Amino acid sequence: MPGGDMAEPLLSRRNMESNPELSLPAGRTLGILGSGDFARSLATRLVYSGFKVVVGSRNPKRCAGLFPSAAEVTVQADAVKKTDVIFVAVFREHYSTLCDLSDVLAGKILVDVSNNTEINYHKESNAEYLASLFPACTVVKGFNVISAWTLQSGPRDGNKQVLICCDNPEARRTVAEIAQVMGFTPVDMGSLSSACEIENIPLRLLPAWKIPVFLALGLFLCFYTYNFIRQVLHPYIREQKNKFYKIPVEVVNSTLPCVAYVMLSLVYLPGVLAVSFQLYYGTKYRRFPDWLDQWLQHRKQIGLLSFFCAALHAVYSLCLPMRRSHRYQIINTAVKQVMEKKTDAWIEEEVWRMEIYVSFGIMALGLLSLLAITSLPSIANNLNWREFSFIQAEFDKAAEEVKQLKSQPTDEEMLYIYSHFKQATVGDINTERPGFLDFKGKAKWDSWNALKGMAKEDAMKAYIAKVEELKGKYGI
Ligand SMILES: NC(=O)C1=CN([C@@H]2O[C@H](COP(=O)(O)OP(=O)(O)OC[C@H]3O[C@@H](n4cnc5c(N)ncnc54)[C@H](OP(=O)(O)O)[C@@H]3O)[C@@H](O)[C@H]2O)C=CC1
Ligand SMILES: [Fe+3]
Repeated sequence: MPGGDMAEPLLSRRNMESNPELSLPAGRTLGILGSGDFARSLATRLVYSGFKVVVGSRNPKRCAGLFPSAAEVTVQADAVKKTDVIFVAVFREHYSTLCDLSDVLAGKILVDVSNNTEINYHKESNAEYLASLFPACTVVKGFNVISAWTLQSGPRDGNKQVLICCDNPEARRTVAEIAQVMGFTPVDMGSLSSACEIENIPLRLLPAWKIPVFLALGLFLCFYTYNFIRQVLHPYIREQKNKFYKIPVEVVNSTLPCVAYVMLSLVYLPGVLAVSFQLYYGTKYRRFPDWLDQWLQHRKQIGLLSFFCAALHAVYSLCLPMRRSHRYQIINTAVKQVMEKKTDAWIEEEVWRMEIYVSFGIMALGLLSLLAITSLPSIANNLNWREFSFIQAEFDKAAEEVKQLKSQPTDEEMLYIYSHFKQATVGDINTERPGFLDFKGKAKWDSWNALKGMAKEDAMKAYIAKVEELKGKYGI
């Protein structure tokens, strides 16, 4: 079939020309060991991305029906023979059962996708353990931060970053390319010694909420105790009045806004402290104290919890008139009024006070929901990555502007670009001042380096050179 034969190379040549980096893995055969949830989702995604997939199972007959028909399901040894890159979708505890395959695995790339159940549970990372079991293989850590669910539904709906590390740069690049073809964003994390850090990431996702939740609970407890003493205990001791019915609703309802207000102020306070800190030391290249750093990092969660408390307060307030106690109180007041022969209980001042109070309450909740909603996508995505891509976007803009620079820029143009440059903090990266490292942390530094290395290095160099030249020229 000459036509068919012609089509193949033409297609791949076109691929090569448009993006030489990506052409390599497409159509390549990849292996998966294991037939569990992760293996199935991975196989599906790989098939969709144009790879040939061969799955190695201890019992291929039993599980063949669970994989997409395009994937070949066979015994482990047979699968391993057919490919050079093998995903090990097996738990760490079962790695040793793969040792029989050592000979066939020799010289191949093993991708360790495993996670642990506890932070630093084992002395060495799973990937390093796998590498020690198979010294003749190249072990790459990756894909563990992606859940089987994300793999199945595609990178659209979830976290797009795939953190990759390996001692062999060539193997690291191969796996990064595979991730890229699958639609993920590979992040180069350097040597295999970073595997431990990568394996801890999925376990650390929730703890970002730990401090804010404890803070909210602590505040709630304090304010609840105060309100309980004020609204229940005090009237009981002083006037023998039984107000214990207030415990489940009213005391909670007056506690919630207190927590919400304090939490909201805690969102904005660290920003002010950070600025004061920078002003005091006269530089932004100084590390914030740990407590302030932690506080700054938890602002989003604190803000969302503040919104949660405010929303609960709104619901509680709406339900106040539904209660029997409220009905009895109204009836009692009416009866008292009748006894006193009063026909009109309308107090203009009270009416206005309540109208304004409710109106402000609604507006405050509206504003708070706006803040909460605008921060929502960063919960689904990875916050750090968003921060990073913000810098990235700023840099792209700046680089674009450099391209458009005329040979003789006006003072205004030059100053505008320079200020833009400063905002994007790209300068910190170039000059290797400690500020960027301290402020953004090691992981982000690494991912920045990786991306910079991949695509932007030349553009960045050109940009920095240009700005340096302009700064010299205009004496800034
Ligand atoms: N599920 C998820 O969302 C994620 C999982 N991971 C990681 O992927 C790996 C696999 O997870 P998952 O697919 O959920 O787990 P499963 O329990 O669903 O699958 C594990 C598979 O391991 C294979 N296996 C090979 N040798 C053994 C053995 N000696 N004893 C038992 N099973 C063996 C089995 O396949 P067979 O019987 O065909 O040989 C089994 O299907 C784990 O390391 C996990 O940490 C990482 C990120 C997310
Ligand atoms: Fe209120």
